[in-house]
Amino acid sequence: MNPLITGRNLSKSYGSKLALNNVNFEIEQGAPVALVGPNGAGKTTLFSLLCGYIAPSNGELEILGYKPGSAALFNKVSALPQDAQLDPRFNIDKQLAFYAKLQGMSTTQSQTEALRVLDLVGLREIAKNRAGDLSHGMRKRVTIAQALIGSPQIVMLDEATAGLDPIHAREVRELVSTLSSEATFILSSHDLTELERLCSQVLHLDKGVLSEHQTKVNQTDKHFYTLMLNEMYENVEQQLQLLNGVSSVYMSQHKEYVIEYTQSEQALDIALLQFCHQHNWQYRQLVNGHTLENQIFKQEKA
Ligand SMILES: Nc1ncnc2c1ncn2[C@@H]1O[C@H](COP(=O)(O)OP(=O)(O)OP(=O)(O)O)[C@@H](O)[C@H]1O
Repeated sequence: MNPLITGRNLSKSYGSKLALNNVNFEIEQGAPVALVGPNGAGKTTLFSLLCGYIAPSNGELEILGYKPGSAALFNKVSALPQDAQLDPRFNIDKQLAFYAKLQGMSTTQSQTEALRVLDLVGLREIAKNRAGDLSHGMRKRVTIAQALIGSPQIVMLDEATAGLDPIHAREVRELVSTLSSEATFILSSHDLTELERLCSQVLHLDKGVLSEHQTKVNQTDKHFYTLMLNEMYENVEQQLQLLNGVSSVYMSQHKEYVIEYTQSEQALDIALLQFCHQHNWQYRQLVNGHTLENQIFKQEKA
């Protein structure tokens, strides 16, 4: 299958500032894709290039075989900027129908479309509410509904959970996961751990340089566990080394240990949890494989 999006030797400079440096990537149709990186990494620049708002200084970018911004992509790609706002004075269904009309739908089609996308985000019952009367989380879901008008193949959400409390942020992530059969989502975020479970492909930008990671590969990496403890305990590394099948242990960050083991050891996860229990270690999480954060960190240090 052809990739949905291809970037080849893509660079973008603003004057003497190189914001994207020879970036190469492919995005396939399917599970959501994460675009992550610290402040100033180049996420907005890549996002803006994908939307066709700005042109690359060098290299090529193709979406469904076309240049971003091409008329052929109209209704196929949608983007939700981080600061997308609804007009607080108007009913939700009217606003969504208005955007559907802008996409060329008739009055009747646009009204039906407004209700369809509200259904998708589980908010049909608030169709007649004014945006100003909704919670922040609900407004975010309505803006995601807006991005789904016209059934685009690709939906780009910039910092979709920024400013939301953890419960609403989780609701948005679950929503994106549920809607993954409708469109391929590209989500940008500062927070790697937030998108790690949701996305199978992670594009990690730092200082304009891209590294790509497949989280599915990470999940099937059977040679490592990452154990996150609630507190610092004494001699954790030395003690974990004593377990059958463990070949090495290192502390990847504060209270977090990466445990390498021989593949023949089948039930090490159970043994690890029993070991924590016996030693009275409170654990927060046991991850099968390296966390993505550790993968990226290790690669950057290498
Ligand atoms: N219009 C511009 N003119 C000059 N420099 C710019 C412009 N836009 C971005 N930059 C610079 O390019 C680099 C990448 O910026 P960009 O906004 O793409 O990063 P980002 O990852 O989106 O950051 P943030 O998470 O803070 O939004 C930064 O060093 C930024 O200062």
